[in-house]
Amino acid sequence: MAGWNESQLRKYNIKVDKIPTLQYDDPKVDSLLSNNKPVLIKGSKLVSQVLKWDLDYLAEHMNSICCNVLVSKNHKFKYYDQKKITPNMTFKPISRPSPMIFSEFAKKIKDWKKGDSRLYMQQVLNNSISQRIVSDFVMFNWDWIMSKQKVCKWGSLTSNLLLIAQEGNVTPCHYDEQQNMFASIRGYKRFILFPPSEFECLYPHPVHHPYDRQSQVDFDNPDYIKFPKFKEACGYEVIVGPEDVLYIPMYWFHHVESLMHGGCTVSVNFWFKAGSVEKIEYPLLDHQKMVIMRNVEKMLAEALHDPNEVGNMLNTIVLGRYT
Ligand SMILES: CC1(C)c2ccccc2-c2ccc(C[C@@H](CC(=O)O)C(=O)C(=O)O)cc21
Ligand SMILES: [Zn+2]
Repeated sequence: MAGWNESQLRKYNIKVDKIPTLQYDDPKVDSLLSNNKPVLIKGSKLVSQVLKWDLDYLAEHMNSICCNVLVSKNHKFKYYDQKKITPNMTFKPISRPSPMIFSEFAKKIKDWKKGDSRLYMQQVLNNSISQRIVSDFVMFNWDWIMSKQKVCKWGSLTSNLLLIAQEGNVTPCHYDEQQNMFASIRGYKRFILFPPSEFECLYPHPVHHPYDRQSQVDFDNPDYIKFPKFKEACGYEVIVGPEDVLYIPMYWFHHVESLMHGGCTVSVNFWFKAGSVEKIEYPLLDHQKMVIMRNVEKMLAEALHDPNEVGNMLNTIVLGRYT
């Protein structure tokens, strides 16, 4: 009894494989985590003390807290870095931040009708939230998650984001530079993950673009002329349900959607810094090559004193010489 069905998934033309699903005490979990391989972990009880975190409960205890809410004209919430928007740039994001107090957010969700802008709350969980939420938060299974952090030699926990999405919301394909243990509290989310080796098929924006780390490909309407290799992209798909924990390795691309007609989803992610010392061995790992490419783009922008010059110089170096 899955609690969801295929009709709730958006239709994409992407080849996908499965992600292993293991019990939290299966020794294979630690070897997958330590090898930066995604795995869906069952039975960890990481967030089992907060399954009561539904919209009403959270509204009752977060009522007048001002929260980070994103508003989008369509179902996609493409993250962008404000700091990378330069004055002479015409950048028109589809989703934009619209801070509001929790009770307003909850009301807008309840009164939402087709055609209205969609909302997505992502709020850093810290002790500034209400006492009750903090007392719930401390009841996460911290022993377990910290034991994973240790066995994988991850860096420090940087943040927990509380995520409340409307049914059907999509976070388009992107990668993050941190290790991520993603816990679902309510509802079902579909993840399509791509390893760093699929970089050439996903065409991430330039590092200096506000959409840095996000794929340029619109999964709803891929431009196969501009992005021909997207046809060859091979992903991994998994549905994350209540109490499941999905490990998203750093630098792995992921597309995330809250299932349609499934009601709101409530999730919490645990972002950890990468391990401090990463011993360099050859051949290099694919995510290490992504770090090198990022550094080349950054160094060229620095040397040229203009990020818009980076593409021209890279073409000058490569066209007719390396291609
Ligand atoms: C799109 C959104 C709301 C956003 C807008 C502006 C700034 C940041 C973010 C941000 C960060 C994380 C997520 C959670 C998750 C995707 C998902 O669950 O939807 C994910 O990608 C991850 O856990 O790594 C979602 C968002
Ligand atoms: Zn992410």
